Amino acid sequence: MAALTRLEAAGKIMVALDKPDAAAALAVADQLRGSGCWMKVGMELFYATGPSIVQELKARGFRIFLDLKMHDIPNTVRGGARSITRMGVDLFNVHGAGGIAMMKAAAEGVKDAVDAGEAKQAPIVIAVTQLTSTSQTVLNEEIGIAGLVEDAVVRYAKLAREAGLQGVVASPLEVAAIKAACGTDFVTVTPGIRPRGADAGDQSRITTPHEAVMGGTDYLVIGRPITAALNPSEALDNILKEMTEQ
Ligand SMILES: O=c1ccn([C@@H]2O[C@H](COP(=O)(O)O)[C@@H](O)[C@H]2O)c(=O)[nH]1
Repeated sequence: MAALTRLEAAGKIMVALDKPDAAAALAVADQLRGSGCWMKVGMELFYATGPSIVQELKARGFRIFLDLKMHDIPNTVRGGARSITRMGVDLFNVHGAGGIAMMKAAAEGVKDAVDAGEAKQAPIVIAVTQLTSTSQTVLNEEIGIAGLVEDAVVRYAKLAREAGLQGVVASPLEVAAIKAACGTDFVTVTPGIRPRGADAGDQSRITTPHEAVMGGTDYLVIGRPITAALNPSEALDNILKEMTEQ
């Protein structure tokens, strides 16, 4: 595999802005402005600010992954997807555990918004598989799902593809199996990234940025290793170095 350029590597990073309010989030975003990376808005930030944070980040030139992991009956998810599409995000997710009808409803909600002229672009829609904080032991002994984590993840990925979604959230450890089952164009968005020597924290299925790139992931979701660093811009630089080395 040819080495990534710095710009290509930056375009693969989605910075998880898990902050309690807009001021804290924008303080980090402003330090990363112009880098080419995406911003991921999750529950903590979105529930505090509402859609205005999406507009603030878009105005700064970032592409946005809205990570709200919708999981509800199909009719509710369809309406939610339509509202999210109106916000102009680039990518959002639903939970794969909602099944094919729910995931199809998300795709229909996007189409509703685009057909009604409420949005200029159709965002990419992906499904969450098994959270990267879930270990093999927790899956088997606590949640009560038998078999390998990788098999459960691939099963969700196949359901998502059947429902017409464009990809999944999974650990970088499962990317090869997902691509083998669903095709190389099926998008993989992977949290569970820890630079060399960083604390895993509550994540279980992790790799370094270099390993994730070598494993063929499309996007690396990285939060605390950047956002909790004293200098987020320097932390991003170090990660880009890891990603671009052969
Ligand atoms: O399976 C999943 C799905 C989503 N996430 C989210 O990614 C980031 C990871 O942040 P770190 O600080 O790098 O651990 C966070 O926003 C999660 O909500 C995930 O980790 N795993």
